[in-house]
Amino acid sequence: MRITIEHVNMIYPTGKQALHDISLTMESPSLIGLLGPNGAGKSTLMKLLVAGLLPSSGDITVDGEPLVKCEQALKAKLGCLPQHFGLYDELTVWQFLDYMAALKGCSDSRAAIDEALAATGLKELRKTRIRTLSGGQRQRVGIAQALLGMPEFLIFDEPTVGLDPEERIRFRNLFSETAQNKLVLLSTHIIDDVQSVCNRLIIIDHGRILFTGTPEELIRQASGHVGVFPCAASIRRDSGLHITSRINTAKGVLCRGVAKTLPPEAEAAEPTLEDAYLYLITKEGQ
Ligand SMILES: Nc1ncnc2c1ncn2[C@@H]1O[C@H](COP(=O)(O)OP(=O)(O)OP(=O)(O)O)[C@@H](O)[C@H]1O
Repeated sequence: MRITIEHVNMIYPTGKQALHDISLTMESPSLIGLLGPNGAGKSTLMKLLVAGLLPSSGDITVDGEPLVKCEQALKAKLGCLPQHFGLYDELTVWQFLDYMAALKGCSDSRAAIDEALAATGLKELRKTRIRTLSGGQRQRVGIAQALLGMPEFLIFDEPTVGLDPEERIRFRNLFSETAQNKLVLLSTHIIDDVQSVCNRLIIIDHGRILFTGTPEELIRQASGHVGVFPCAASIRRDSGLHITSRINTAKGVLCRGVAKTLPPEAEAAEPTLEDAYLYLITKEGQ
């Protein structure tokens, strides 16, 4: 599957321009991390991709065909976990998935539900009413319904919200396995979720693409802009320095920070993906 977005603008009826001239290509198999601060335009972009919104201008094509013409065909191949996902509280997990499988038109709903329950570790909770589930368990049900029928194109908006660290690791592995032969788009604020599993990152801010490439390429861009220095170091006002952590050492408190120009006292440090993301976002914000 290949999705092409060309010069897409999205202006809401309020006049708010949420996306500015976005052009991108996404192709399976891949696991793409979509990152950006609050209000960057991530959900808007995902709504456009599932034809939940129409762009104000620009084109979106799926395997060369305009999305508006193949919307139904795309929906048959799509699994989606939106950010605000409503569950039917009075149904059991199984009943809910059965209902969702019917809406999706799964040909063998029993097998599809069993597979989704197994992938999300929900087998034991299949007879439990949704209203009695914890936040993390509800989120797993949301992920399970997206996986029903193992669609070719999966979109997850903040899928690990409410999951504990162990579950997050489990889902990271699940997304990575799922993406072996599919197109998976994962929107998140949690850098750890994309670290090591996503083969491509798309970073947007204020509705504009700031970066597309591999995590390694992003880290490379921050090389020489991450350092450790005494917290009292002389800091140039125009350096755009952002402190990422403070470390208590025998020599006093040291700061780790990212900046276009590091303080002269700074010792260069190896950037992490989080440093590189922060550097990109803050550099562009200046
Ligand atoms: N229905 C709407 N009408 C008007 N403006 C909207 C609407 N939905 C979103 N916006 C605005 O468009 C911009 C992008 O919003 P969007 O929800 O796409 O961002 P996001 O990156 O998903 O944010 P978050 O990470 O906080 O969910 C924001 O300024 C938001 O206020």
